[in-house]
Amino acid sequence: MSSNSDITVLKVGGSAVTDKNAAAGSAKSDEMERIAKEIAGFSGKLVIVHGAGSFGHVYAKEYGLDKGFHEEGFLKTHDSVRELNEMIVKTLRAEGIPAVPLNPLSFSLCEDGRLTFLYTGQIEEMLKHNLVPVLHGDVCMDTVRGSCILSGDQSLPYVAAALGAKRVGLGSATDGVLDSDGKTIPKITPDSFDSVKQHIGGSAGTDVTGGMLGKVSEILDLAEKTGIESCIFNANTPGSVAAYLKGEVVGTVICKDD
Ligand SMILES: Nc1ncnc2c1ncn2[C@@H]1O[C@H](COP(=O)(O)OP(=O)(O)OP(=O)(O)O)[C@@H](O)[C@H]1O
Ligand SMILES: C=C(C)CCOP(=O)(O)O
Repeated sequence: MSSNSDITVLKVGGSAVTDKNAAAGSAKSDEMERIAKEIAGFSGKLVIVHGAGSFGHVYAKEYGLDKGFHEEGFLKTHDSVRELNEMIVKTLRAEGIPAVPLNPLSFSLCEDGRLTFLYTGQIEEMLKHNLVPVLHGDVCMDTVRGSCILSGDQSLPYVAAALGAKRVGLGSATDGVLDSDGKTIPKITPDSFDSVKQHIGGSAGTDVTGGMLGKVSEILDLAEKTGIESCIFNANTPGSVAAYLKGEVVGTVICKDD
C-alpha cells in the first residue's frame, strides 16, 4: 500500500443515479446533476467509482453473467456500463470537474469472481495532476469462469487499499444501512456484523452483486485488512454528498473494532 493519506474514494451508487426498478438504461439525470454540483465543491484528491444500476444489472441478469461468459451478454453489459460512465463523466465535466473515464475491464483480472489485479499506477499519476478518475462496475475477464461481474463494491475497496486512501464513502439510495425498523444503524464492525446481518439484504431493484449485504461485506473486509473506515449514506438526500466530502460522518460507519 502506498501512502497517499489525502485521497478520498467515493462510490456513486447505481441506485442513486439510475432507476433499478425500470428497464435497461433508465438514468436519473437530475440526481446526477445535483450530485455533480456537490462534488464540484470539493477540492481534494478524489477517485469516483460508480455502480451499474439499471445500465449493467439488467443485461447481467438476463444473460446470467454472474455465472460465466456469454459473448452477446458480455458485450451488451460492457457497452451499457460504458454508456452510463460517459453520461456521468459528461455531467461532472459540465460542473468543471476534470473527470477521466476509466473502464476497469481494460486493466483488471478476476479469479472465480474475485478481483486479483487492478492496475492503479495511472490513477496515482492522474491524482498528482488533480484529475478525477471515474471507474465503474463492469464485466471482467476471469481465469476460472471466463468472465464475471466486477462490482464497484469490490473494485472500490481494492483501489482504496492500493492507494492508501484516507476516506471512503458509498452514496446509495437509503439513509445508510437500516435496521428492521427502518432506522439507520450508526456503526457496523466485524464484531457487530453477526447481530445486524439479519436486517441486511439484497437490492430491491434488479441486481446481481448482492445489494446492501454485498456492499457491507466488502467494506468490512477493507476495514479489517487496512483499518480504512467507510461511510454508507444516502446520496439522494440533497447536501449529503457535499457533507461527506467536507469531512462529516454521514449514514452508517463501517470500521474495525477498537
Ligand atoms: N438493511 C438495509 N439497509 C439499506 N438498504 C438495504 C438493506 N437491505 C437491503 N437493502 C437494499 O439494498 C439496496 C442498496 O444496494 P444496491 O446494490 O442497490 O446499491 P447501489 O450501490 O446504489 O447500486 P449499484 O450496485 O447498482 O451501484 C437498497 O436500495 C435496498 O433496496
Ligand atoms: C452489473 C455490472 C456490470 C456491474 C455491477 O457493479 P455494481 O453496480 O457496482 O455492483
